[in-house]
Amino acid sequence: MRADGYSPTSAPIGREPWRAPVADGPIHATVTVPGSKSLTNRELVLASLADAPSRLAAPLHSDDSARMIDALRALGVGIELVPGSGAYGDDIEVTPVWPLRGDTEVDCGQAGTVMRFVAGLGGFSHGDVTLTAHESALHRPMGAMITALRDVGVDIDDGGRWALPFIVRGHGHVRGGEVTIDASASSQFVSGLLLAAPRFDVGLHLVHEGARLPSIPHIDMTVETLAHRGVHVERPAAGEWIVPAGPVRGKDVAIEPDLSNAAPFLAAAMIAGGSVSVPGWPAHSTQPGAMLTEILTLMGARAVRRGGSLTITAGAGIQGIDLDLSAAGELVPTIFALAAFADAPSTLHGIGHIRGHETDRIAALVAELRGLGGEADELADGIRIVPRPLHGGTWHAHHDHRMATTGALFGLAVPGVEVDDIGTTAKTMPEFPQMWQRMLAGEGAPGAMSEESMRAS
Ligand SMILES: O=C(O)C1=C[C@@H](OP(=O)(O)O)[C@@H](O)[C@H](O)C1
Ligand SMILES: C=C(OP(=O)(O)O)C(=O)O
Repeated sequence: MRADGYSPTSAPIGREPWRAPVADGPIHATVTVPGSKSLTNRELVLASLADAPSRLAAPLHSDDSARMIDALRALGVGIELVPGSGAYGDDIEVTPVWPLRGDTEVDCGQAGTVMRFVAGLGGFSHGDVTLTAHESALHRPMGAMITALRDVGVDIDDGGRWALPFIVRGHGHVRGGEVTIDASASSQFVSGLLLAAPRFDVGLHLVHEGARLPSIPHIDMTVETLAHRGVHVERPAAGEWIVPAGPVRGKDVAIEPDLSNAAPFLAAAMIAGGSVSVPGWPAHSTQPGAMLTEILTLMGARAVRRGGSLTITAGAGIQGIDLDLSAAGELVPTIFALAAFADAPSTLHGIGHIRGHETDRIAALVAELRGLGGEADELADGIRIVPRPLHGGTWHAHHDHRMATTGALFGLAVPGVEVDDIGTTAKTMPEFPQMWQRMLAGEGAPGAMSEESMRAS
């Protein structure tokens, strides 16, 4: 452990250079995407706080979900992988425990959901819970979350840093009550508090006061997953939530495919031509990726949902767009790539908070596009993109899975693009390089491939 308390227990993210394949013609493929990161990690947390065991069907298996599973196991929760029918590996059975175990260390890796959702749970344990993260994630905002957790009675020793790593000194319960938070930096502060709130002694009355509230669909997702387990969150006004203390029900749940991870595949059809279908596209979803049908249509594609699949078909060209993406910051890297191939300049705004994601995504996207000869400018809360002819070069992933998949999109139409580290996609989609190759080969869904054959391919 270093003098500041940081112990780098996460495996270093290795450099895995990858020559992005060029599309040699229109794509026609069906791509089955793995389970939603956001739903998997919420359901893991809620199942751990529940009054009975739960089973998660078709969950995500990636670095972010592995970090969550490890964190909850470290707190004493029983988590087993059991054979399931999902295309991407086992189901998960969760057996809750109460009180949670302390005197342990949790490595959040790069996962925002782990650092923001698990910090409060440490308060339910008897003993110290040390939260660390991968070196590349120590910059991620935690200050307002630490303040709010202290306000509801969680004892945190952060050495005055207002950031990871820190120690939660668990006393077996958390008081709860009224608290105001500025969640401008991340909606996950709100979600983390709401998820833990039913187990607070007196529940929670949370008010957001700040310049903006990003990623509102993700907060709606939190409220919906709580409701499904019998916890009804009142919303008296925008930016205000009341959670009663009470039981969280054990439930079997099916995890939706990750619609944000579907984004680069759907966008590929618009850049290379042709059409890409994603099966299992929900009719209703709180995932921000649900906005893709509208956004991609605005940019010139045809979107059809039939038989549970969404099909995106390229139009005559890609249209430039002026878009507020505050609700769907996760989609920015993909929409940025589309905008670079559009027929007119685009502006993406309302996204200042994505400077605090895996990397400063506004700065990284602008720098990498310029590296390929393109034109883009950083705005205070967004990006302006001016389409230009591009040339090959190294696309740096900046430790960021969505930067890596964006490099792959550029490579479809620009020969000689090399992504410096495709391994970063392991954060939410370890199968990405194989899935991309199969899409380009025009293959259908991976169907019932076993986890072993996915890994071997
Ligand atoms: O709650 C969640 O599952 C998430 C919320 C969003 O975070 P921010 O509000 O920090 O953007 C999103 O970007 C992240 O990928 C997942
Ligand atoms: C911002 C993201 O991740 P996290 O859940 O770590 O915040 C993301 O996946 O785009």
